[in-house]
Amino acid sequence: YLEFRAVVRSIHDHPGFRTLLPPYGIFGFLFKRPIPGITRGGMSQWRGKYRDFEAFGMDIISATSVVPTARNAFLVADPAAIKEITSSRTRFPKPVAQYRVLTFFGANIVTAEGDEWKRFRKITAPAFSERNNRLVWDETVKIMLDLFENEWAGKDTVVVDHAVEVTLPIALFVIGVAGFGRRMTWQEDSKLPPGHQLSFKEALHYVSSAVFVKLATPAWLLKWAPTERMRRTNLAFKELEQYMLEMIQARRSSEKKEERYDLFSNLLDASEDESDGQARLADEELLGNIFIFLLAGHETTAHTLAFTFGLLALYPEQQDKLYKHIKHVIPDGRIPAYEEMNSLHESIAVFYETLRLFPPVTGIPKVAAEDTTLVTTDHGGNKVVVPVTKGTGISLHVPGLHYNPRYWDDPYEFKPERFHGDWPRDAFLPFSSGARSCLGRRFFETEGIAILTMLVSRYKIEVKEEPEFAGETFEQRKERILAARGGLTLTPVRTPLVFKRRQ
Ligand code: HEM
Repeated sequence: YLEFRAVVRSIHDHPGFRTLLPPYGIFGFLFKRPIPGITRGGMSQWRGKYRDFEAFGMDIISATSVVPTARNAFLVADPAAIKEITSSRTRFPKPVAQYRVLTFFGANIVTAEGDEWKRFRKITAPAFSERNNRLVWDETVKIMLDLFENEWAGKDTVVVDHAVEVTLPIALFVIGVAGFGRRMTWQEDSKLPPGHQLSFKEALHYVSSAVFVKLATPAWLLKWAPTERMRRTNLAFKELEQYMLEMIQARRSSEKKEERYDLFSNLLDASEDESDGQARLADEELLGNIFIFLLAGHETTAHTLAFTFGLLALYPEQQDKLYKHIKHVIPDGRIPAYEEMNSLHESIAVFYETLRLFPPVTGIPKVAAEDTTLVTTDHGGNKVVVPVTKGTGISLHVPGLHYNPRYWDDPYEFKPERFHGDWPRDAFLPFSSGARSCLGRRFFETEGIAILTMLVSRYKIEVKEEPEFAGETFEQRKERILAARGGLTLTPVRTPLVFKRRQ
């Protein structure tokens, strides 16, 4: 108790939560709902959105917990403070220990800090080039045509129980080919390559949904695998590693050394560049970075697309507006060209509004590397200086920022038009910002616009009607279709949709 009082005093009793348990790790898993004084509950940032800041009267609040040791953290939804934090990487680095869950295959750009991160960023950033964007566009168009002409051939109506059934393979095929030169098609992917028990798609998907099982289970227990879940987890990790090693092997032994613009080529070149007697990327780092590109490159994208389709189905007038705009830019129904991407600004507005409402990464962690202060104003307009001691955790509270009514009118409403003209850029953080911001932002925007343009110009998206939900109100329907849960990134629970071919 004395320790707890001391840490609260060290932040001058800054307004905020005081709980026995922190809301993350095993505690977030065990306690999903808040219990006053005990826990804020798992996914608290997503559930609370801006409401917690409203309740405590300012946009930086504290969260002090007692177990396992008394410690403070700050939740930040103030754009100016966020800008200060994200632009001072040495003062507010990443707390790397929290990223252990992503290091199974080796250190990588997302989990590293300091000089190691600089080296990874220097090697990987040039891969996200204009040439790579063009490749992303062209390959995405091909994947969508393959979907329409083969998988959905002859069907005027396609019904899916969950939008992710469609968006996950699309996102995976795009990262497969534009990231790793590995072309997959809807048909081929159902055949297993020799020596494998899972398809590449299954292995990657299963690994991304089971990283927490892997983290929480000792290696010997996973190997022994007394439950089906453990058996599959163990198998998926082994299979994915085998797939990645095969990809490296195939590219290294390939006779044809052609000029390639996929992300993998850069990583591979870096692992082979021994001009100074030392490879810039060690083999384990190569695997670690391949894994993180595969993961970062498909999960966020697949989930964002699913929420986008759900929103467009719920708001047919917005879908109509988007359709008309696409038809205006590409009137003759031909395949859109990469050069036209910037004219498709209605599509980007739809994505940004989806990302504002459903940010895949709801909390971006940082840590104070020194004793310092942050400044905010309370809701009465008074300046508040927040003392931040060395080692204090900081969470950039993305839903708090995205639903902050000071910057967004009607924050709960789906209004893509708010992204036309001037909009509050500092109050929009789905890709983080500063030196550690998302390297794949343009990659995502390119594939996303190509997918949305191709799909909406040919199909109308509707909510699947199910008899058990016949009497629900619009609000209930919206809550059901857009329900989200935790995971590595914010995950749609079930988005049942119908795609109807336009005449
Ligand atoms: C909707 C799509 C996406 C969203 C919302 C998103 C969001 C983010 C966020 C919030 C971060 C910072 C994470 C942190 O600080 O821990 C990040 C980092 C990163 N993202 Fe993305 N991402 C998306 C798509 C992609 C794609 C498609 C790729 C690759 C093809 C990618 C590659 C990366 C990489 C490599 C980093 C680490 C950058 C660094 O630390 O230097 N992301 N992303």
